[in-house]
Amino acid sequence: MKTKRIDVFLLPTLLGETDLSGGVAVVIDVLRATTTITHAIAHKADCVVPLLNVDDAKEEGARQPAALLGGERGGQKIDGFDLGNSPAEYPESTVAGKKILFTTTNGTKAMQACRTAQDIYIAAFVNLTAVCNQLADCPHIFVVCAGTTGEITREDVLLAGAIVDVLSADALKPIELNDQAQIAADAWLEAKTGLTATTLADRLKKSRGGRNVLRLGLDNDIDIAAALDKFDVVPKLNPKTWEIRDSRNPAP
Ligand SMILES: O=C(O)[C@H](CS(=O)(=O)O)OP(=O)(O)O
Ligand SMILES: [Mg+2]
Repeated sequence: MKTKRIDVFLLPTLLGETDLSGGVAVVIDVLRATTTITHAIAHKADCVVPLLNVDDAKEEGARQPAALLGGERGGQKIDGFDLGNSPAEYPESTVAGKKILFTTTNGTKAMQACRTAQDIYIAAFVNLTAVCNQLADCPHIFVVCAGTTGEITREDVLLAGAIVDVLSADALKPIELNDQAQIAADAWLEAKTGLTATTLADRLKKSRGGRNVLRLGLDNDIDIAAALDKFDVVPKLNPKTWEIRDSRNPAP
């Protein structure tokens, strides 16, 4: 029987020289980029284009005036942008049918670090089960946490652990984990006891990313991020077109 393998990287920089080519990558930035992207795709945005720099996003926006500009620096909406990085700013009435040019401090860097993978999925607590269903038959999965400004951040570690936990429970094959996957799974197993949306939100509020979001007065964003399985949607980043679309509806 062939083994299933999950390698977690608690920061994009910990990928080092890891070869992702031909593999399946999962990007996690619970607070808030991957939660916000999942809201945008669930609310029928045409696609989200993750960009590293504010200037690149503005230049692209000038070339594509029908697109919306979204994202943050220092957690705040960027001058001249249409939307910030709060999931609540991406309802269907705003984003349906739209292309969104999107740049954030940590999340879009993590996506860039996975660009050599064959498939790149976007994960958040709001689509945990959908992502795990998508990954069920993948023999080797690379889970990459965005972290917060270069440091490991607990909200991302918890989701990485939840993914490992669900996939391990469902796996018919023996499963191999790297140490970072085991560390994440241990953190999640402790958090999982008596879990409710409120206890998860409380844990997210105590994380590094959570403290940053609270400092901005955006407590509601954390409650939104803790709504487990709100959506049955898996955003998928195509490394060739560099567009994130609903995995069920990948091509334009
Ligand atoms: O907007 C966020 O929540 C963070 C910004 S910061 O690192 O807390 O300043 O960006 P993200 O890329 O979503 O982690
Ligand atoms: Mg973050």
